[in-house]
Amino acid sequence: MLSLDKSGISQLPTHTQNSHSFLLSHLLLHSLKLQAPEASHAVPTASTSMPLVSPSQQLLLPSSDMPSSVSGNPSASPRIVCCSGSSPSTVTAPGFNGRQDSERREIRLGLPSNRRMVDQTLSLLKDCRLPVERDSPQQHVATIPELPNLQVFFQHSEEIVRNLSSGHLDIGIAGFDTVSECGQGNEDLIIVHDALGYGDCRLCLAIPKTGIYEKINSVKELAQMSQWTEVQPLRVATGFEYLGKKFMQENGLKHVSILTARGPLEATPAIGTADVILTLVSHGTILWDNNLKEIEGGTALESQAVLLASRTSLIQREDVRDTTRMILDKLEAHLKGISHMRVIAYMRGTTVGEVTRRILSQPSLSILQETIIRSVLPIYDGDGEVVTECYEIDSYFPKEALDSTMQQLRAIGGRPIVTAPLLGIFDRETRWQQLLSKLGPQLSVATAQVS
Ligand SMILES: Nc1ncnc2c1ncn2[C@@H]1O[C@H](COP(=O)(O)OP(=O)(O)OP(=O)(O)O)[C@@H](O)[C@H]1O
Ligand SMILES: O=P(O)(O)OC[C@H]1O[C@H](OP(=O)(O)OP(=O)(O)O)[C@H](O)[C@@H]1O
Repeated sequence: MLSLDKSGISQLPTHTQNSHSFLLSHLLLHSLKLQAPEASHAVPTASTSMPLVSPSQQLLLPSSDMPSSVSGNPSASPRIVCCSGSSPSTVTAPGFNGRQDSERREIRLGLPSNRRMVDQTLSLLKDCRLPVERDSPQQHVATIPELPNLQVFFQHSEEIVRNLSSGHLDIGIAGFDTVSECGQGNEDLIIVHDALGYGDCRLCLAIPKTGIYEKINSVKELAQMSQWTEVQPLRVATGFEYLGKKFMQENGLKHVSILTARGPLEATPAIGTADVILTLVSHGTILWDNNLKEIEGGTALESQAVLLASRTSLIQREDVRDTTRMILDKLEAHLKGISHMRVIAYMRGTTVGEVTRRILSQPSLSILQETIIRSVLPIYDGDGEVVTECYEIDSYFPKEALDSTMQQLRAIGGRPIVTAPLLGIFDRETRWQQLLSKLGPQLSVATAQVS
């Protein structure tokens, strides 16, 4: 935000201040900080607040926001459908009162061992200065030296969701797809960060390209086909029984038989064991190569890796709260850092207000965040009189806006313009605050009992 008070540069993040003053110490004659939210001078910034669960992920909102089960009858005790094996087994999670290891002292973090997730999970934590240490990739128990009281367990995503629900893990990472499928109905599972930036895929319905499906291009058209009857339902092969049923129901597909299956499903229509499949896709090439196509309205869920925690652990254990907060803070700082770029632009001007107005005149520059404008160098005429000043604009912006930002800074006289990558942006702890307010009443009761 921008304003015209002269209170120094204390609001810049520390690391930014240090590198900045080092870089420009020989130029700094006087500086003006622009930060108070004075409406007429404020450069609008992109919102930094994110919902705890993104709109596309409303499905999994914990507690009272939880949707009813497919049958429309949420059971009193949380139930988790475990989607392993050809027919899913159903277990009842112990839930809030059924924890089996309440005497445990260490904090447990579950990391996905899935082939597609493990490497990116480890690199993300390393980039956040939370490297996982283990003697070999085969070791399933590890540590993070920065978090001394924490034990890491490598497990399959489904196990992580299940163990968080039962209290055997406190914190975890898993794909949102697995959380939605295996954690449905469990109020003890909380999504702490809903977009860790990897493991992107979508759960989508794919149908054969040819035969009776040749002219079918949408779920609506599929639902209207006369072939599907009570006696001969549409057979859907999927590893996602709960989400599959829910999706079919929501899309008016009445005569459906969900066939739970594991592994590559693409061959099932060709073999004849299923008519269509509901599967995870990222590129779509495997579908295409197997004579299958996606159809309009066929995406049941968008997914990526998410950070999870056990509600019970967060409520009952201060050390779990502290560690979750630290992990969340580092993740948010890193993810925001890598998606933004720092910019320092220099331009001539007469006053901070005049430079501010020039910036405000450019619509694309509204994405500049936490902007500071200061005079760094007076420019003299031949008589030694100050005729104008050089101003420095120090800010950051989303990387994808690089071209428009450079164009518009140039258009208002910015030169040179220096850009630099950011390792982290430690901003307001919005997600943490949202999490605390979700835990709110239960947390107050628990902390009051302890004291
Ligand atoms: N194209 C994709 N297909 C399947 N899963 C994907 C895809 N892209 C990302 N993912 C994420 O990866 C997770 C599955 O990973 P992976 O396929 O390695 O598991 P797996 O086959 O069950 O395990 P493994 O192969 O290690 O036994 C999914 O739950 C999802 O969150
Ligand atoms: O979008 P694409 O890149 O084309 O990939 C999609 C395929 O990837 C997954 O299988 P995977 O290769 O992980 O094997 P698996 O099902 O045995 O885990 C998924 O089940 C699809 O078959």
